[in-house]
Amino acid sequence: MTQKCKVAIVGSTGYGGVELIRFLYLHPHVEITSVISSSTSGVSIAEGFPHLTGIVDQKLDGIDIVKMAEEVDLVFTATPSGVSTKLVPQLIDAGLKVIDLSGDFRLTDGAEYEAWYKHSPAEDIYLDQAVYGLSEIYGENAAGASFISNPGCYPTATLLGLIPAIKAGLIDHRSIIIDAKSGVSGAGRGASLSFHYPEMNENFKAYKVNKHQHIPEIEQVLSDQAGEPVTVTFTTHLVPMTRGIMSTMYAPLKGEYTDQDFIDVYKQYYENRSFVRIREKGIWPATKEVFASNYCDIGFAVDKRTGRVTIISVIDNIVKGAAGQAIQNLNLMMGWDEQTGLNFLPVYP
Ligand SMILES: NC(=O)C1=CN([C@@H]2O[C@H](COP(=O)(O)OP(=O)(O)OC[C@H]3O[C@@H](n4cnc5c(N)ncnc54)[C@H](OP(=O)(O)O)[C@@H]3O)[C@@H](O)[C@H]2O)C=CC1
Ligand SMILES: CC(=O)N[C@@H](CCC(=O)OP(=O)(O)O)C(=O)O
Repeated sequence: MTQKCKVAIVGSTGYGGVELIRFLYLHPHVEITSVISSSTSGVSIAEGFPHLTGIVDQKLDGIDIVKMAEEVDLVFTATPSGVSTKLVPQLIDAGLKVIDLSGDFRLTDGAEYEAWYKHSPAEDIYLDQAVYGLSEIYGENAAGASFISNPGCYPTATLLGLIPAIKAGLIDHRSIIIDAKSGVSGAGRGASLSFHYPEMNENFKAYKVNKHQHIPEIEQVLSDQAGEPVTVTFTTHLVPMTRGIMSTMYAPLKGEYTDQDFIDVYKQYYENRSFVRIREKGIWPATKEVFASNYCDIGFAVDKRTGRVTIISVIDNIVKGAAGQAIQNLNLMMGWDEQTGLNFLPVYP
């Protein structure tokens, strides 16, 4: 029998971390060896998360790089941006494989990172080692990699929705507008006034307009795919729901294309990629239809009158936008079927 891959989760008490536990608990090739917290240790993780009672009730460990290097093969870092920049290099230097869920290693240019994230960047030698893990686009790079930088939640929904149309020359990539909305869990578990129930409930608000830290990540990948610099208009909104992202994208058509042309191009592009589902004409995706799953569902509406297409892409921000894609990346890294441990239907209703 082959040995299981032993993993530790740093940031296990956050939304991304606890979602990693939900999936990894059932993963046939993985053993969760250590659940780590920087603020609490020695108590069962189930004390803070009673839904884990009797199933995952390991004691929380502190951060001990030497112990991790002795006991585990790979570390998931589900830590806030600015934390991974310092932690991940220590893990890499200790010989550990790493999958980082934060934004700290997604941008190839440290100066860009500093400008948008307002933290000092990681050193170039570590930025250069990071493999950007947008699985359906760069999955081949993940095979055999030892350090993966997991994409952002908004970029995942947006890029999966735009890239096939750009690659096939269906849309003009020079004036794309992206209108994106997220459930509140996207902001993590930490409390703050903006996410306080009376501020959020029955409210719908735009935030970080033209300043969102995912703008350079989206532009970096679109520029790579288009072969020339691409800029986008990107506006994020907070929706009073727990999970889910909808990214609605508007782009000029480069010819007289129909909904069916988009459907055919996308189905071919994502052939054999089981986590992207293309909707038939007029059936646009909703966040509930991917809830708690690793799917990204995409639908189209060509408008002949304006010469534009509207592309609608939905994901669950904590799954395909974070923990699910991180596990998909683990599967690709290790040469396992990418669906391993992730093959669940969405929770509906
Ligand atoms: N939520 C989402 O939908 C998505 C999140 N992400 C990214 O994933 C990462 C985790 O997000 P999320 O789980 O939502 O965030 P949370 O705020 O819910 O959790 C982050 C966890 O990090 C731990 N932490 C805080 N400071 C430190 C530190 N100095 N050293 C080690 N651990 C620390 C905390 O746990 P403790 O105090 O126990 O150590 C905390 O529970 C973030 O970078 C986020 O931007 C990416 C895509 C989507
Ligand atoms: C709803 C909400 O607040 N979402 C967060 C997503 C943050 C995130 O995932 O940050 P990194 O991927 O850059 O680390 C935001 O918009 O900032």
